[in-house]
Amino acid sequence: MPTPLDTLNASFGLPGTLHFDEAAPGLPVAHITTPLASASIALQGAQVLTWQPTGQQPVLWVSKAAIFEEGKPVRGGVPVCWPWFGAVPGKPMHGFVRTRLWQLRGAELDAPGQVVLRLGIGDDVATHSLWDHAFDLELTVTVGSTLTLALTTRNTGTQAFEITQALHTYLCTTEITQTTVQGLDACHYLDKVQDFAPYQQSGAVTFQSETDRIYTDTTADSLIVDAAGGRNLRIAKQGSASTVVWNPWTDKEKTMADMASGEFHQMLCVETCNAGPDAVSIPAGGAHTLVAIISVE
Ligand SMILES: O=P(O)(O)OC[C@H]1O[C@@H](O)[C@H](O)[C@@H](O)[C@@H]1O
Repeated sequence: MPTPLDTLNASFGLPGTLHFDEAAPGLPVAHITTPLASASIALQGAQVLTWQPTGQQPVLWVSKAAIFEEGKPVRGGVPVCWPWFGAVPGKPMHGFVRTRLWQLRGAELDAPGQVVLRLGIGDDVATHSLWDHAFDLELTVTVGSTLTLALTTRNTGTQAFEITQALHTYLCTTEITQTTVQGLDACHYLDKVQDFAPYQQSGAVTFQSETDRIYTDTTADSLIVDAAGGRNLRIAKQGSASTVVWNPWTDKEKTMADMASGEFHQMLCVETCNAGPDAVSIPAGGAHTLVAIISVE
């Protein structure tokens, strides 16, 4: 009797390039190795966990204390927050798809040598109890010398619905106090550390304390300048009107069981979003695609 893992390997494995194992029982992970890059992607949450272009240090950050358990969010990589971003009273933080098992719909090696995975999830009784809409959600992950995530929301119901969402990207940095984010100068933001007070950015974003901001009405690339590491990361985006920048700093880090002490120094999140006032309305039968393209410069 083949296990679900045997079936994944038999149906989608690409010898020498793509195989599946489990991070914990019931948590399958796709492992990709090509001449261009290596990566791993958990089927729970369709969560890209790691991506490392050949010749580079890892780009995505995962906590040493991350918890790999069915139904629990994983602290790192790129969680998909959907159909809401942030807190909704009485409902799971950041929506419900990051803790559910997605289906692998396709895996192929394209002409330039990138691996393209398609993962999907649809509505069922459990999702209707949290959010009463019919939908199909598909994430296409293209792993090469750049990493591209494209999240397509299809409204398969008969009435329009509204979503907020994020490709909640955790990035490695060498030292947060020497890291800046360019591309958000003059943008308006809501400061979650100050109860969503509105501000306007002046110059690059710098980090000296807990930082949790929703930059609204911005389609610009973000350039993460890791001065201590001597490299820049670029996140370009499409279908996204907001960018969230987050670092928990000392006190908040202490409240999180799945972050090890002092790890906030080596990470930050720059999230490709439609959040806060940038909610997206999708008519019955309509679709919307949110894209993040991550590269090292
Ligand atoms: O701990 P979670 O649910 O993964 O959320 C992490 C952070 O995610 C960020 O996107 C939010 O802006 C923060 O407020 C939040 O703390």
